[in-house]
Amino acid sequence: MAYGSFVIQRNLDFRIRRGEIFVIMGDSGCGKSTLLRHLVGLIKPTKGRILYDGMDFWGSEPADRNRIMKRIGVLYQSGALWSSMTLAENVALPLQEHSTLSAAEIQDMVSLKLALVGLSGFEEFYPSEISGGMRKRAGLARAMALDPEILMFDEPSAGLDPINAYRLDELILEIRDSLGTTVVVVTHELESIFTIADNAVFLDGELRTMVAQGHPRKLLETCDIPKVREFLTRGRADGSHASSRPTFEPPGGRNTNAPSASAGTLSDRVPS
Ligand SMILES: Nc1ncnc2c1ncn2[C@@H]1O[C@H](COP(=O)(O)OP(=O)(O)OP(=O)(O)O)[C@@H](O)[C@H]1O
Repeated sequence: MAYGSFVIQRNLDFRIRRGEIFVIMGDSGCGKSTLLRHLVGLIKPTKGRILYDGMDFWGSEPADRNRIMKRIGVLYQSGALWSSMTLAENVALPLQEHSTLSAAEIQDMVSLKLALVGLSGFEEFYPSEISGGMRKRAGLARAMALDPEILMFDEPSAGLDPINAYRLDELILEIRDSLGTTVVVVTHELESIFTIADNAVFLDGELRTMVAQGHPRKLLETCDIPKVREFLTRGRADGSHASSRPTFEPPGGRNTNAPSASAGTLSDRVPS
């Protein structure tokens, strides 16, 4: 991956499995967001290939590339909602542009997606009238409008307080468990990484390549690369990771790939 002659990362080789939560981690400026932009199909890699279900993205016809891109929903750091539109109008936009649904069907879909993220009743609110955490969830509802098979998040908890960051992580887990969505997350938030990741890669900004891959807890136990250890322990000598999160865990723990038995609807689980 490069911007002109400025190489960001090279020799990246990893696989994201269907239905897993895959985290891209690394030091600041190492190229996490750049990698995400490549995975979304916005930037062409200078070398190598990106395969979706074995299909070479950049080796495909533009129509096939479009089809792949429609399977991907993205939530950017800012939530990127249109401030002049209500939440309902924001969520409706991708449906109006990329689906053949009628106005009534779009309205139903909008209500459904907002309910999924715990925002029923907020359809007519403007982004400026709701909290940062709710804006993130509204952005997520919009990213999910076209029922993506893959959801990508760039620093989802940026700007959120620990409680709202925790709720967003819970929501990401619920979406994966209930809908089977594959999730790719760029984050350097340790709590989030240990809460949601099934698999992760660590990009080194100095070596400009991927230096570790695996479940973060496994990496914590076994990886002896100083930079990765320092990142995962925040430099704590006892090798534990710092915890600033509320410690409540759902019965049975988290991160099973099985659908959550007590799930109900997503909105049941998400405080509004
Ligand atoms: N459009 C661009 N053109 C040129 N260089 C860019 C562009 N976008 C990012 N960069 C540079 O590429 C490098 C990687 O940036 P990127 O945003 O991908 O890193 P990151 O790991 O996501 O950083 P952070 O953790 O700080 O968000 C940085 O040096 C950045 O300045």
